Amino acid sequence: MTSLTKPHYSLTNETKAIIRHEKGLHARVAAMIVQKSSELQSRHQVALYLRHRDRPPIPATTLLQLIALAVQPGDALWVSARAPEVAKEERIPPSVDGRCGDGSRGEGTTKNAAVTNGAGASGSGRDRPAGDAAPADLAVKELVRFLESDFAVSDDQIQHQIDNLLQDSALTAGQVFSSMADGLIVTDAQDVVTVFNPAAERIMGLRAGDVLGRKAVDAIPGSRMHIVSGTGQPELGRRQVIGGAVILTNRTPIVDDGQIKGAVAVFEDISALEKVTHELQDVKELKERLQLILESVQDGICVVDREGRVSYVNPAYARIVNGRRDDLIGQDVRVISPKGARRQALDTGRPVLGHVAQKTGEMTVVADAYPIIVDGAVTGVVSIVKTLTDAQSLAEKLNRMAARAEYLEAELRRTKKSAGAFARFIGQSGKVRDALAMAEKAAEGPSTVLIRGESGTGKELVAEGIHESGPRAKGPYIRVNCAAIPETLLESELFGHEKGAFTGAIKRKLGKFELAHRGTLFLDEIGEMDKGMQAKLLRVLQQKEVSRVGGEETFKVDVKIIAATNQDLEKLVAEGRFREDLYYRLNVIPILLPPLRERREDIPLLVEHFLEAAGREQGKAILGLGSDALAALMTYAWPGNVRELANLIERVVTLSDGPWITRADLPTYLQERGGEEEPTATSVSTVESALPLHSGALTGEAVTVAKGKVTDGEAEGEAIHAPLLTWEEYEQQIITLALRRHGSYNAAAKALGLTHKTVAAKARKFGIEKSGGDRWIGEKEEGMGKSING
Ligand SMILES: Nc1ncnc2c1ncn2[C@@H]1O[C@H](COP(=O)(O)OP(=O)(O)OP(=O)(O)O)[C@@H](O)[C@H]1O
Repeated sequence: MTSLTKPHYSLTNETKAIIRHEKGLHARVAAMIVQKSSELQSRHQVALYLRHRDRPPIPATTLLQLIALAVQPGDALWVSARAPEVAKEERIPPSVDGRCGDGSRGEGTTKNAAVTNGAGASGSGRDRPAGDAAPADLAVKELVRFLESDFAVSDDQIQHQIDNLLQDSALTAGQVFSSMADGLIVTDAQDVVTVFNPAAERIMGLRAGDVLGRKAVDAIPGSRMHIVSGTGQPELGRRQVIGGAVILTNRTPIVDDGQIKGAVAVFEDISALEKVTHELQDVKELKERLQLILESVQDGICVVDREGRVSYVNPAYARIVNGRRDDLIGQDVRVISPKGARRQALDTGRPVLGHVAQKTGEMTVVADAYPIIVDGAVTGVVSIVKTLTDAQSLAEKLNRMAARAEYLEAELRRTKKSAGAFARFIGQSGKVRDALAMAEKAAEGPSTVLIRGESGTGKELVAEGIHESGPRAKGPYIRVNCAAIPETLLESELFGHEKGAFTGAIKRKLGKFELAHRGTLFLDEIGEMDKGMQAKLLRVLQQKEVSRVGGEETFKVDVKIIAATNQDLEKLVAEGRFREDLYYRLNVIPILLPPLRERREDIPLLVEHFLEAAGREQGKAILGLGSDALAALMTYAWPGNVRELANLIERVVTLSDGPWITRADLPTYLQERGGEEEPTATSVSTVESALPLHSGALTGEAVTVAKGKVTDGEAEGEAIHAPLLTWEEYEQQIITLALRRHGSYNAAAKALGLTHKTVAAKARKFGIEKSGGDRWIGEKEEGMGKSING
């Protein structure tokens, strides 16, 4: 570098010295130069410098730096000196080993210098007699001469000084190694460890005593010193994991006189750095994510620092207050909004919620301001701002929805009511009639009802009927399945909870009792409730008031309780699994729904009902069920009761291709039961061979027929005991069926073996007429349909 050959600092002209010593500047020679330079500096009151090649000049009294120059025989060293003024101002630089050119180790020569230079010798030449060389030049010249000498030491005293220098230097080096924060390992040409400093011990978890004197490759796990000293190639910035530590190492060969003398490794533990780097990365990602969220939310967000200056606003905030983000940031809320929510939160350290403020352009906003508290001190505020118009439009939307829900609820009640509250419960058997009569009575009063019956017998249907047909029909009907809700949640489900009542209770929740106020609460599967809850329920039933979990307030509730179970409650009471007092409290009006196998006569009605429903739902024109199929259904035990039957019919309708459901359409376990005869088009369509089991057989398109020829004794018995219609009723059904199937008086008459006139006369008599499309309707059909539904 050219700048180095012409240094910018004020030095005397450099003078070249060629090193002739056969070993160049090895340690002893370097020490002699330091000793000589010290003596010259002291004598001439100058600072001496040496430069090797294009490196910067170094003080001539620094032993380690001098050795590090690795000056070879024949190399040039450039010698220069700094003028005394400069030397005075900047002080003569001390040597690395703390030695200054003060002559402390060279009294004789110092004395000599005083004699040579005289008092106050000055490089400026101000007081020097004309013709005298400047002290700096003298010092340079003398040092050049010395550098070009053979460095023979004849003087014992000088030899002694050199030894001291070397000794001091070795001590200094040892001190430096020990106090280094980085690990240091030095090996010789045989890979034997010669230096292993305390930092290396700490980082590697090895003791110097166990490593020094041994081959590095054996003593240090993962050592590569032998490779570096073998190849002579440095390895710089290598990352290595040793034990749990991540280490960054520079390994360099030690080369002297072209020969590799070993290797040196300097390394640092960067585990903490890596950890911090990863954490920083995580924080960066988190920041990005939060930034994205903040930038995309619709609510305005404004952050204020501890001084009350706006430090961040999101785009929504800028939009809401109709300002530019750059203009808003830096504003002082104490000035622009001295009574605002942000200022209040900043001053008081408490959140300010629902603060309404007028912004520019007549915009009204609602703000929530939360103080940011760090270590008990308010360090800023976050405020969340919504326009009132947003809140208003939400409220309006809510009102509209509520009105709509109210309207739909009323409509639903009206439609349900018009069909009769228990109209959806199909069945005419004596047991069903008894149960429904009891249910109708139960609906009138406030008493608790307990509905019993196997699963799928329609308990919920009856509960709905009770609610809908009673005075509470306009109130809410709330169902709770006590078995489906974990015990731990049932209490808060029934009675509600306050915010923070337990972990996860992030907001207040109303309980089902409160929701059912002035209506009905249907507690399904009551037998599954655990005893702790039974006690709490009993208390509510007795006191008619509830309090939310975690709350102190109690509320009066006016709720009609309908409980249901398929369990043997008496047995549970006897076993101590159900509280007797609760049992009596619930069992005020008991209603027992019989299993389907105990009311088989209802099966055809139910089949017709479900066929019709499934056909309608699936858009299939299902005409009916073959007698053999029905026979199979009549003899089956129906462990799942009506639910099982409903599901079966739905499935069969889904899978069947034709308009008639035959035994072949049934699942195998049912095909093997009932009528033996495979149904044919004739067997199901020949009216004379079919025995309608109920008066509604022709009310829909679904015609349920069972052949008299039923092989299963039970089914046959059922068919025989089914209610008979009057002859006229049969006649009406036959004429209707024939007209529906054949479409005209002529064709129907032909099929029935009657005259056109007779069929037309009978149709007139029974009021059977074409109602639209090809459908024939008898005037008594509606009435007959009703009789099915009780
Ligand atoms: N008599 C019936 N008429 C019409 N549908 C019925 C009748 N009985 C039950 N169902 C129907 O059967 C299904 C089961 O009825 P529901 O849920 O009322 O029975 P459940 O006795 O309450 O049963 P679970 O004890 O399993 O809760 C429902 O789809 C219901 O509409």
